[in-house]
Amino acid sequence: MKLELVKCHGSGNDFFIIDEMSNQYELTDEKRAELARAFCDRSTDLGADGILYVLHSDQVDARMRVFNADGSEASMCGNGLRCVARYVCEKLSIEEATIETMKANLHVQNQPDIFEDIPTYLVEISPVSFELTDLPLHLEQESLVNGKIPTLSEELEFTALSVPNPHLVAIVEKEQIGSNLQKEISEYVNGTNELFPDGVNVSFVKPLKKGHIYVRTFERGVGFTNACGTAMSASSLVTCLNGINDKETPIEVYNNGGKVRCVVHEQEGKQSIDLIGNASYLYSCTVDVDVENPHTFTVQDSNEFVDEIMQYAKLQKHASEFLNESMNA
Ligand SMILES: N[C@@H](CCC[C@H](N)C(=O)O)C(=O)O
Repeated sequence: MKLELVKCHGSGNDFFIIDEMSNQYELTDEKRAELARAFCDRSTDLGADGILYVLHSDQVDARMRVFNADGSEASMCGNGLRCVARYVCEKLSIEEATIETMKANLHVQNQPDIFEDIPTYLVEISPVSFELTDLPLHLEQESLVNGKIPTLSEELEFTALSVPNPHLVAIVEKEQIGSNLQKEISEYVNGTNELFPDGVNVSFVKPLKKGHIYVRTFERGVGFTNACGTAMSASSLVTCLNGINDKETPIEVYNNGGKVRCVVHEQEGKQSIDLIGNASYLYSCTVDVDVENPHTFTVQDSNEFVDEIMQYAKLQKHASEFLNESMNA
């Protein structure tokens, strides 16, 4: 069978979009998971952090399903939703839309460019919960805000929250960013363990200056990625809870793939986050794949988005210069 792919990224967190809204591919969930494992494999001609399936929605403009590189399905993906937002808005010639995701219908909107000539979208990150049963995290308490988990670390304080995919966030010093600690903790909580039976996305956050943070994330189902949109949103919220940043005020979030902007909202005790950043295309192609054995495929008619790639490199340079200066200040 032939599948049309668009390779896209949000802050270097890269995905394939497969449009099941306009094409009758008739994929089963088993096939979607197998395609994710096959196409995301970086030792092939493709390679990515996940696949974003765009489907018809009975309720709103479109539906997004996210499959991680290991074939597991995630309830949400912030960087991916920005790419799907662009794809759907351009396809329907609209400026804003509502996208159905596993746990919520979310508002998305085209925005002024975050950096010169960078297609930019705002996506709603919601619902937020601090209840441990929502992650799940098995501890004898209802929530964990700046609390210790001695099995993981004697020193670090963690906050656990779902947005609605599960996140474990620690505010750390510069030395801890570069250490092996995050890898060890992340591999433990994403292996067979009694704390997080479904695994968790693990973020280390380094405040840079007021309104500016750096976030590095080990993603469930993937490993370290350049950036994770839901993690940057969850981390921004955690810095507001700690008085490091302010709600209703933009927070510039630097990552290994660039930067985004987050605005934390709270209304009637309920939090949500606006995640604003690039929705960039890298190339489109056709993949001829044997669906019975998806690891056998050939990539055809590949077309690069050369101007977008060049423009994004400028944003990346700007972000990494700022990050280097701030880390060494
Ligand atoms: N990179 C994504 C999150 C993708 C899902 C995550 N790995 C999970 O399993 O929860 C983002 O930008 O939010």
